[in-house]
Amino acid sequence: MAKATKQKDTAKRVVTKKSTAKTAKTAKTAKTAKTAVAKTPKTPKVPLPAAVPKATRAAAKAKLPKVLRKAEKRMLAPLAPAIAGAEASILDRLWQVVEERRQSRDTMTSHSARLLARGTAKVAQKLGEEAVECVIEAATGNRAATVLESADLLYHLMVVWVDAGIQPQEVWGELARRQGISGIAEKASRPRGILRAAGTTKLP
Ligand SMILES: N=c1c2ncn([C@@H]3O[C@H](COP(=O)(O)OP(=O)(O)OP(=O)(O)O)[C@@H](O)[C@H]3O)c2ncn1[C@@H]1O[C@H](COP(=O)(O)O)[C@@H](O)[C@H]1O
Repeated sequence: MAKATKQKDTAKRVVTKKSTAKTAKTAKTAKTAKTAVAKTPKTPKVPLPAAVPKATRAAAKAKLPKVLRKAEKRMLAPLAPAIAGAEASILDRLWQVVEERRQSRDTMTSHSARLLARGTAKVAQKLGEEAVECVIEAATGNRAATVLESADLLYHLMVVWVDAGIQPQEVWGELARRQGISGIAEKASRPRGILRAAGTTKLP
């Protein structure tokens, strides 16, 4: 009987020792994870222009109240980054769908077909409207609404391309051609009058 109690006692001690080791391991892992989070490089701070008044500088440096920091974190969080198929090639697929809607001419069920049926001027006007809405949200710092308006803008850009018979590959090709060329150097190298020759009304 005494032997059994001793055995039970030893087993209990082994379990306690094991669980202590486990707890220590967990604590160590948590500590390592905490260190890893702490080691994540911070976003470099952009210096404020010299013209910014003293009071504004102080306000920028001051620590925000917790409730505001929480709200800011929520605003800065990506809207829905983890949706399957949410990558740049979605534009190719969207263009394809809009092109199919153009061919179907089904104005009863398709918004794209309906918009395309209203003609080039309306299609272009809608792109302009969506661009302005996106600009307003971006300028007022409304991050979530800027994401939504950006999606509207890209959709209406696809409708413009379909209406104009432009394949996404043509635009991707132009972007690829520009890669590595500084915008400032490119503008400086433009021959005078090229905009007029290209038939654009955009001011140089
Ligand atoms: N991404 C979009 C998308 N974004 C916005 N919209 C529509 O665009 C319209 C914009 O509304 P507005 O009030 O600004 O414009 P409007 O109704 O034309 O009004 P007016 O300017 O004429 O007054 C809304 O009806 C939105 O639903 C879109 N419609 C379609 N798509 C995509 O296109 C695919 C094909 O859609 P359908 O052509 O409708 O089958 C869909 O599966 C989506 O993937």
